[in-house]
Amino acid sequence: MGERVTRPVLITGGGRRIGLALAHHFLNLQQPVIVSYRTRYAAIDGLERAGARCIAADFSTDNGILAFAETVKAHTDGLRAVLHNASAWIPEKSATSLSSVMQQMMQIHVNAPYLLNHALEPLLRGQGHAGGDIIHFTDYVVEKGSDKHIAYAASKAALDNMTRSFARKLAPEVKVNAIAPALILFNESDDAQYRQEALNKSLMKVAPGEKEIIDLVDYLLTSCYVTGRSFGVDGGRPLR
Ligand SMILES: NC(=O)C1=CN([C@@H]2O[C@H](COP(=O)(O)OP(=O)(O)OC[C@H]3O[C@@H](n4cnc5c(N)ncnc54)[C@H](OP(=O)(O)O)[C@@H]3O)[C@@H](O)[C@H]2O)C=CC1
Ligand SMILES: Nc1nc2c(c(=O)[nH]1)N=C([C@H](O)[C@@H](O)CO)CN2
Repeated sequence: MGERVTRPVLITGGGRRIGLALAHHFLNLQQPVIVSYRTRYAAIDGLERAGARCIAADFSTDNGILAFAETVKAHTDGLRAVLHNASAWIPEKSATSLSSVMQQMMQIHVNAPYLLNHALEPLLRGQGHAGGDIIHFTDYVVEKGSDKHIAYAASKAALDNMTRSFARKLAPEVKVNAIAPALILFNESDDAQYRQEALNKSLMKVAPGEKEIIDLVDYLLTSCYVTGRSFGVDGGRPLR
């Protein structure tokens, strides 16, 4: 009997923070991992030493997205899951051009998942009932909007909607769900005042770190039934 090959988990934006933590989590479980990275941080060297397949990819153009998909197909005949983590959090105030902000936000949060889900669908199928998974990383602001990240919130809302569309298209072989975080990790540039204000916006008043996301990803991948749903990881922020 041929040995059953364990299909890799694909994580976009695996070079830092949540994507990097997810990659190491799966590698530590002896789960094969493919990551996309845009900037080659030293962490990418570490992932390669740990056995990950790391593929340089810039999703700012459709050609970049499609070229990445073709490289993935050249390296594997199947995928256990696709985790759409790659993202940019761009506020309108930083913008020289509002059109550019909206274009960038829709490109990374809508075009990339949309084109990759279609291109990689055949690799996710063929594993039996609920054998494949797609997880979209959205955001709590899908529910409430954002006055400072309008284009970001709109693009994440589109990604949230695509969760239900792809769930309908790919069931029952492939489950498609979304994770909608609020504050998980601060950025290094966040000063003490910002951090305190951000902590006060939730009921739980902590920035929990990557494990909150990892544990939910693990649950979603073990489910044989949950699809088309979004899971808030938000410390009760909607109730404030
Ligand atoms: N951190 C948090 O508190 C929260 C996170 N989230 C969501 O969780 C996910 C992970 O968050 P976090 O780890 O903070 O994300 P980061 O913003 O720290 O990292 C996102 C990754 O996406 C990559 N990326 C951005 N633009 C492109 C592009 N055009 N092409 C290819 N790769 C790109 C980045 O590459 P590079 O390093 O080269 O820029 C980076 O590695 C995101 O989807 C985010 O929106 C939602 C709410 C809260
Ligand atoms: N791609 C990113 N998206 C988001 C980030 C981030 O660092 N990168 N951070 C946040 C904030 O933590 C926000 O949830 C709380 O202020 C949102 N999205």
